[in-house]
Amino acid sequence: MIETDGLVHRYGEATALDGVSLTIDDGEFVVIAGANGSGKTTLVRHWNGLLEPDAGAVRVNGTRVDADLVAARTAVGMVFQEPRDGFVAPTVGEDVAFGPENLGLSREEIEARVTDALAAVNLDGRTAARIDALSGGERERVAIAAALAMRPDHLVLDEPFTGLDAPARESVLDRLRALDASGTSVVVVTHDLRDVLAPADRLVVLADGSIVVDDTPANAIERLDGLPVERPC
Ligand SMILES: Nc1ncnc2c1ncn2[C@@H]1O[C@H](COP(=O)(O)OP(=O)(O)OP(=O)(O)O)[C@@H](O)[C@H]1O
Repeated sequence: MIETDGLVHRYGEATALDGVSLTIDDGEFVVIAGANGSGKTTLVRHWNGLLEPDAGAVRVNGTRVDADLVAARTAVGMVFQEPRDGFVAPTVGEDVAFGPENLGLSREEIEARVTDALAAVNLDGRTAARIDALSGGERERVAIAAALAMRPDHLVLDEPFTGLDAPARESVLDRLRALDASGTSVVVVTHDLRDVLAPADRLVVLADGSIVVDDTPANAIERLDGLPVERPC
């Protein structure tokens, strides 16, 4: 479970999150939407301790993030918006293997996870490819595979569909649905609500650092008029 309680975040004088309370239950699929600058990325960056609250608290699986950063980062897998420059190795296979290697898993288990994660993003057999030779969309898929290979309790993806073509998008969505069905919580931050609402349990909309809608997709859709969120077509 990810619990966000009265979270305030300021950048200098500007308030990016103004007392946000939101709980993501185990196994939930939650979509977070909102206009540019509404605070979506700031919110999710708190979930694995990349930012410190000015007020309020964040707990992951019952433990405050600031009390155990390693536990939070193991439990919450994050995939950030393109461009991603956080690749840790020159090739696809090495990059995706890096996280599982740090968990001290057996070579067999690491290879199985890398193979499985790359298949999930339609990059089967590309382990030897150099990351600096990939397209933006392929890099995004490597980033998603690296997060999948960690098998986190909660997977958070910030604008994961940017740069993905239709087959890659469909493949990633299929995988997210399967993960969710297997008990992993999935949180997708996106401007693009196409397809992603079907598997979602909830749609949360942020505006100016506050939650303005938090409801089932069917109910939330009725309340999007006048909000800076595009309706799915
Ligand atoms: N590092 C920073 N320094 C100063 N202000 C920042 C910083 N990061 C974000 N902000 C500001 O905080 C507010 C919230 O930004 P945030 O990136 O969380 O919004 P967002 O909803 O994710 O936007 P987008 O959809 O454009 O990614 C915005 O006004 C933004 O300009």
